[in-house]
Amino acid sequence: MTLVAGVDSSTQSCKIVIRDAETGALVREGRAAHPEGTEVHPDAWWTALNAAIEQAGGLDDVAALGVGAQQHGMVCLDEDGRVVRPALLWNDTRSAGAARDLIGELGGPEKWADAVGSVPVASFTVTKLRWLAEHEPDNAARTRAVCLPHDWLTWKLAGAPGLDGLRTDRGDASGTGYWSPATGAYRPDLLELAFGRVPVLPEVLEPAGEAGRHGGVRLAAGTGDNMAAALGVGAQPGDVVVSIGTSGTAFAVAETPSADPSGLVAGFADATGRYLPLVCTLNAARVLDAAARMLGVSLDELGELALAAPAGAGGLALVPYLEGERTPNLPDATGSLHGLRLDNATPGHLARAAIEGLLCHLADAFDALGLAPERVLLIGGGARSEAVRRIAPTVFGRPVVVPQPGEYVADGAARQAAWLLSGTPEPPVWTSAGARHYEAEVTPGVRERYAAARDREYPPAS
Ligand SMILES: Nc1ncnc2c1ncn2[C@@H]1O[C@H](COP(=O)(O)OP(=O)(O)O)[C@@H](O)[C@H]1O
Ligand SMILES: O=C(CO)[C@@H](O)[C@H](O)COP(=O)(O)O
Repeated sequence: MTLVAGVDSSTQSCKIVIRDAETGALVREGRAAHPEGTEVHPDAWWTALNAAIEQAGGLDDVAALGVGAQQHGMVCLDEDGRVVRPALLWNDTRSAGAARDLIGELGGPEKWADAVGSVPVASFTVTKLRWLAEHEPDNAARTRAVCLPHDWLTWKLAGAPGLDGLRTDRGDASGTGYWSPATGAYRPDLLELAFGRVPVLPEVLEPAGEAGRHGGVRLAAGTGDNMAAALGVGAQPGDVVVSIGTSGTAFAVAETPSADPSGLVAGFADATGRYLPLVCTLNAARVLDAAARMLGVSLDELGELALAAPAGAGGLALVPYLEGERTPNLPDATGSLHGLRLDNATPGHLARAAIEGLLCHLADAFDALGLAPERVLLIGGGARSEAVRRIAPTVFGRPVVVPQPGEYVADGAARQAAWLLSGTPEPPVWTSAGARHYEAEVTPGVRERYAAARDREYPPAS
């Protein structure tokens, strides 16, 4: 049996799966936690990756490995390949002002959408580089190369072979704000604009390209976590995927590049040579963590409380902007609870309002894609909750399919590794079993009450 490994180095943890390259059958797995915070030293990811690999029984019998990781994080390296400062992650909002400045300096959001398929917000690497140049000029001056979390981990696995050994892929490159999915090329002019000069950048590999070797293990190109998830669930044009991880994302595989000047939809590339229009929220699964903490219950108990409460939470509406928000672009926003009365002031109503509020927020993201699929594929840590799965169709207004529970990002990275081995034009097909289907009537008034609460706090820009 030939084995492949897939890594998901996401915001909260590192997971690895080891699978049969031919059938996709799971053989072993491991995981380790990442530190809290929106600024993390990449060494912590390396430590977690090695712990996860050890827990999964090592890589001695593995033929190829792919790394999927959180998108956008800014990893700066000096001329000797040392990390200059802790990485600023996708959910660090300190570069929101830099994003506004850069949009103005290029001549408006349309110019950015035309140039790179996306209008930058604080998440995008290009805005973090501007922040670094302005606020930490010494660190900026020491920076010789800039790469992303998956690029850096792949490079470390390859033995850190010098700055010109850095590799990335189309998917992750498309989240930098200085690589164009439409042309497949870097935009050095945008780096000049943001950073004042062009540092060394990773070479962008083809989807089934090889990034190097880790001993006898061939290293796949790797990709961003959302692109890996799309590959992991086998998303095809026509499918819409909603992921409830630390971030909330709604995305679809597309045959042509997109460019949304409103900035709601990021026009990313995917991991198969296609495109991945995507809407991303800062707030998702951690809304469940926060609600459980407020109620002093476990995540399972939160779900039980919510399912026992009336649909619509007796008019209670929670707007879940707990970490600020990215879509809509409100980096300084806070969350809020509306419609509180004596009769709905119960743990069950609050649990239900938290789940419905989170799902209404994701439904807004989903709507922004402008697609009308027959069903939604629901994935990510939050989709492990039976309550989330059962309430989702009552908010989304369409059936929800939860693929066989698994580590979809790591699975996609493993499938990419199998693709590297097969050398076929398309990734190998792995049959997955056991998807669960959820259907339910829409709960009247939930989205309307949520929208009223949301707009009362943060009126939409006219
Ligand atoms: N059984 C569960 N019920 C509800 N939420 C869960 C459950 N298991 C995990 N989660 C949620 O999953 C989140 C982590 O999701 P994950 O997709 O692994 O995040 P990331 O990939 O961003 O690190 C946690 O914040 C937690 O709230
Ligand atoms: O910024 C984005 C997408 O643009 C996020 O989706 C990150 O890629 C982090 O993902 P998770 O850790 O939440 O999976």
